[in-house]
Amino acid sequence: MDYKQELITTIHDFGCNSELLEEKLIQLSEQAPTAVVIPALYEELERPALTRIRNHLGQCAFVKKVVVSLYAKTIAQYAKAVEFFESLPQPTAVIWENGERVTRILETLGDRNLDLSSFRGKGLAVWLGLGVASLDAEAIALHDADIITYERSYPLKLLYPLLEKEFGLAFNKAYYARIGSESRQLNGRVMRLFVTPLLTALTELLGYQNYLRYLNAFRYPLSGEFAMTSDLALNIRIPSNWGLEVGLLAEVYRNVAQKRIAQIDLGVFDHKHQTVGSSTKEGLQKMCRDILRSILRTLTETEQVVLTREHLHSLRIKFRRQAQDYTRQYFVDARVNNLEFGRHQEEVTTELFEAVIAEAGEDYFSNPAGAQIPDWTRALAVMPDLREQLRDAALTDAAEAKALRVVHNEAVSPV
Ligand SMILES: O=C(O)[C@H](O)COP(=O)(O)O
Repeated sequence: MDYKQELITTIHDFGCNSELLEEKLIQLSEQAPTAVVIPALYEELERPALTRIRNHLGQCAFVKKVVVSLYAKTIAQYAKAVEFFESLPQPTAVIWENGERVTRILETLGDRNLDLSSFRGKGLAVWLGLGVASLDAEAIALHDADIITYERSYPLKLLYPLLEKEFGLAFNKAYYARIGSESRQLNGRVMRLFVTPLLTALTELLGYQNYLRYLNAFRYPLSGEFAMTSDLALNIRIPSNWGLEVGLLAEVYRNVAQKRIAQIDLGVFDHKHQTVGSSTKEGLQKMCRDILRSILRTLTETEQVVLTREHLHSLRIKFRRQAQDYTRQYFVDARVNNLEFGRHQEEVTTELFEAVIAEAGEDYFSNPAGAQIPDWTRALAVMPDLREQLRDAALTDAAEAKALRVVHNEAVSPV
């Protein structure tokens, strides 16, 4: 625990009184409504994490609306999701992001020359969710559906600083230590073994760059839990690849004064873990590749840094040395805290991540533009009632799903 502040505002947890904050936020949210957006795959409904999230969210009187952007293969899956979230006391919209109605609406947008058909995955889910949530909410928190340690203090801590007007904040991001809840293992592999040494190596290589200093100020730039004002949500472009979190920080960097950006301590955190992957096309290796590509692109866009192949070569060498140093430090930290730590496995992962640098560099040279979904204000210029159309599609889809359920229940249990 420390008091460190750097560039953006860090909100530490010095034993903050959640009950008091909750009372305040309940009051504030009467005037300035809040929403929580959760991008989710149908499969996540079958894991305990989402049940825990739903149960805690149900107790959050300060959350006025819940928006779930769901990827479901069939209407039956979608119907199960609607039923799953029915117990929430808040008005809840379950957007079937790949369902027929939403697809048709997005096609109409395409007919008007705003083609979103190449975007899918979490990026599109986040974009849809933010749009629909911004209809009712002034502040929106977003988080993944796989958080094992979820508490109602998460949305509370993310949203409260945005609603306290005298703070003047527009964006608030979570930070934490990722530690295995069962295995007591030091997690956050991409954060610790890729992003941290990478940022140090890039700073050594390129000298002072404000964007690197900004990224370094975040204690967990990869966290998928953050909150922003609706105004900001409508004005940023959402990245559509696995570099979403870092790409979003780049958008915040471009759009928001640093004094309006904060991060908040959520303590110890655990989520579902992905594999490292067998190539740079999958798993954590793919994540690293998209992250580096996003960072390189932003350095060129905002700091006018022109990168060459020689830079990438030196970056790899510097990265290796930094990663070795950090691994040794993590080992000591883990040992003293009695955490599991596979030193050899860490070195192997670091080597795989290092090899990603060359490929991400080639991605950057061949296509420096990257893939970002146009911001909402642009979409609204093309179709002013797009958000209402999407909300209505979610309502109609949900009503249809419920009707199906009734028919199905009557068929299996005739009176
Ligand atoms: O934040 C990270 O580093 C990646 O999401 C991987 O996390 P994990 O090692 O906790 O699975």
